[in-house]
Amino acid sequence: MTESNNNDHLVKSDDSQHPANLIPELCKKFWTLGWVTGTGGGASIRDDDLVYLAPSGVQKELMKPEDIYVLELSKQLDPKQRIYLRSPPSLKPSQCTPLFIAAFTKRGAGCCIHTHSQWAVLVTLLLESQSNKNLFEINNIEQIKGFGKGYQKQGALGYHDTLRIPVIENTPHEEDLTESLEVAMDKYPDTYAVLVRRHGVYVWGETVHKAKTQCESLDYLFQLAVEMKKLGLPWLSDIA
Ligand SMILES: CSC[C@@H](O)[C@@H](O)C(=O)COP(=O)(O)O
Ligand SMILES: [Zn+2]
Repeated sequence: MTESNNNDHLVKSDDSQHPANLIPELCKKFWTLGWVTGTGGGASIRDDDLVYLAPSGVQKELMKPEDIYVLELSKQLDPKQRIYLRSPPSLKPSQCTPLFIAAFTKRGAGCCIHTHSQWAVLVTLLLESQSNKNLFEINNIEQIKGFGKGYQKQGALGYHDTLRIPVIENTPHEEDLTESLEVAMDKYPDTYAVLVRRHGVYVWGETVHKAKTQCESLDYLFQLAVEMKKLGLPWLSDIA
């Protein structure tokens, strides 16, 4: 494909905040946290109607802006015929694409992050043996204040509020998670994240800043929850 018909200008910018520069930069940081190692996980950014995505199966921490895919959100009505405005040669788009698109279309998110964090996976394993195995709940921890109240709501959760993150079952192919992710979004309209059992977590936010800080807060809470479980401490308490 030539430069003119592949829209390479969409991923070339001197602005460090341009999505094509930010995705590789963020993934480099996420790799150091163990969130996107071994090619798993990733991130996508929406700028108005344009969605920026990573390729599939690449070392996410080594990506360059020229590796980024771009698509127009409003023109992706048939998922089987996804049209990319810009495609890097010899690569395939991330298998997480339909899940990222769900966060953008159903929640108006500006950024969605997918991690394979071991803390997220461990929380889903700990829940597996519990009666309510499809919901992670925690309260009375300061870091809960790092979350917004929910979709189209102003303000943040309070210290005494209960943070609820739904859990969906994993599937052999990433794209087959889309339907259950959308069902979980409908059932928990205010959630900013969905855990995937034995796999990881999808976290979104209105902006890159919010998606990143919510993902960090969540990972902190997942790690804390695992350590609390080891010490026999409950995730929910009735301190008022
Ligand atoms: C270690 S392979 C992981 C993939 O199957 C998938 O779960 C994932 O998160 C990344 O998919 P990708 O298509 O590389 O963006
Ligand atoms: Zn994954």
